Amino acid sequence: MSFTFRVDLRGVVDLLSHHLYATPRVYVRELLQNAVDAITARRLGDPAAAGEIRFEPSGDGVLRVHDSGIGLTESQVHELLATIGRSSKRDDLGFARHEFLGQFGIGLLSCFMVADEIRVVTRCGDHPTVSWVGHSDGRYSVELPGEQRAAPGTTVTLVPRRGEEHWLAEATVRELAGFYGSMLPIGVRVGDDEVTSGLAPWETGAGETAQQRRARLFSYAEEVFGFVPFDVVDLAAPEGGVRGVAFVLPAPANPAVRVAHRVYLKQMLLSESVEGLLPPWAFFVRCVVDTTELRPTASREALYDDGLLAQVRDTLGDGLRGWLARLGASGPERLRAFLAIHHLGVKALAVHDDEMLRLVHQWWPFETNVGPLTLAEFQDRYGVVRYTASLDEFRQMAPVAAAQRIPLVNAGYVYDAELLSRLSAAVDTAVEVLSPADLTLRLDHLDPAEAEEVRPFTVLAQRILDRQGVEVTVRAFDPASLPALYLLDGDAAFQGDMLRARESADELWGSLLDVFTTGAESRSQLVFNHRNPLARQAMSTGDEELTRFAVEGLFTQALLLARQPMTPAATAAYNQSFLGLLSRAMGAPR
Ligand SMILES: Nc1ncnc2c1ncn2[C@@H]1O[C@H](COP(=O)(O)OP(=O)(O)OP(=O)(O)O)[C@@H](O)[C@H]1O
Repeated sequence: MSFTFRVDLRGVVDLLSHHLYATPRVYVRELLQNAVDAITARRLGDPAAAGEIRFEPSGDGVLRVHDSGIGLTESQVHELLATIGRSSKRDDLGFARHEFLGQFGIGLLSCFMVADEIRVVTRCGDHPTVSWVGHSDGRYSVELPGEQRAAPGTTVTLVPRRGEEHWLAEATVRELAGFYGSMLPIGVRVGDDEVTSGLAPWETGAGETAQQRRARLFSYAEEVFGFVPFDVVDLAAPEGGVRGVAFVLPAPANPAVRVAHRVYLKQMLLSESVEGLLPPWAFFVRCVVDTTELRPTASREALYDDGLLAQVRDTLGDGLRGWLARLGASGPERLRAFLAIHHLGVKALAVHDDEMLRLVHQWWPFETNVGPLTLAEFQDRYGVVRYTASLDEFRQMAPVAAAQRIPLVNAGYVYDAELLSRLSAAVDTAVEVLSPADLTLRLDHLDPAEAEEVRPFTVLAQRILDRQGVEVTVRAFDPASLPALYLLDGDAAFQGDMLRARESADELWGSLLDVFTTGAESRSQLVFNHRNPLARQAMSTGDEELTRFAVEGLFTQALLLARQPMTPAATAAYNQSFLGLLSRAMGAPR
């Protein structure tokens, strides 16, 4: 046995009218859309038919909307107005018909956000005029009034809901009709005033020069989005019937915040906050576009995320990429200014895109230990692009590497290491990572006699620092003013974090962490500098206690210079060393 769902109309009307839409403002959009569709339908049979839409607010708070559209017959009124979800704008197979804005058969219900009662008086051709009255509780009535409408078309009358009268007031209706309908190809009036302005922002007015158009678009961005753009980019994606412009933001945008765009559907404003129109990396622009092919969701706050939208996204992304490439070709100053604002977006793009990577290579100044340089400049001067993959490593190694005449790029900022690691795929260049271990290899070894001489010190220092998890070595390197160098490589840092977390974890969590800890094979290093007089003195005190204080003191100082956190063990070593040295310096109490 099969049954059909039973529906409580009050619930459905309430759901569709109040909960689907973000704001009551959209009732004007839905009325406009129905009027436009009705005129479009009429013109399908009579291309010369006049197209007029007029909002008529009245003193008693009631709003009337007249259109010269196709109207409805009595049976259509029963079928379409009185059936939720039934629309004349779908074909026999249920597909949205291309020429219409509507498709779901629910838009009129949005009027119940502001009205208790909706009246429709309509005439289709020479059929008798029909009157339909619908209430928000789901009741409706249909009559054939004696009085005929003077011409085919429809008048929708909204009787305000208590407390919502302001939505139907003349000033509000004028603002909303202009907001949603100013670009419609059909004249819209509120009272006697025309609210359609005709020219879409991306179009070119008759006799308008490129410069005038640019100035007009700049004013548009300022008025609509509240900023003077860095530049304007024309956009087109024919597969989605998309035309429009992108305004490049004049200030950095947060890449984590999804950018919302102003989207028109067949020249009627759908929403100001449509997301997903552009690829996520394009967070440096805001767009205003019109589409004839993309489909809106029922609430019309978003575009239906289907294959076509994905294709459009790619095409629009290509357009922006092309603009960036042209910017580089036309003038380095402009591109530098753009990168100074939006380098994060461009770098995000360059992670997957060789052309953008070449742009970064050519124009973006990286921090290096020989001053700020673009990768292209760095490559010209030093051949190999040698870099550190983390900020910490750069800070630790930059001065020492500079003293060894090893120019070094800091690739520790967001995306940089990824970009450097695939740089040679896009540009003909040699690229190398410089790890702390590599750097130690480049520091001079002591000659055999010196090495023999410092061996007792190395053994003692290693014993003292074992509990700190560091490996002790002695090398001779510049700058000679640096007594000891603390080098932490990425894996050692990770293992260190794991061990610290393991110490404070409970049984279960601790055993999970054990999976990641690999034991002590990867340790950080403390390299004593044989060229530094103080370090050399520490190596030959002949006083075990004093050596201990010196080793612990130099270790903690190197740790701080490398901007590493002080562990409890390091803090204890620091205290011991400082207090011990103080007490030695002041002599035994008398
Ligand atoms: N002004 C009008 N003139 C002629 N027919 C109309 C008018 N307004 C509504 N209709 C008819 O009523 C039907 C339902 O309208 P409604 O606005 O609820 O949905 P829709 O426009 O079909 O789709 P959507 O929910 O996407 O807006 C329409 O399909 C149309 O046939």
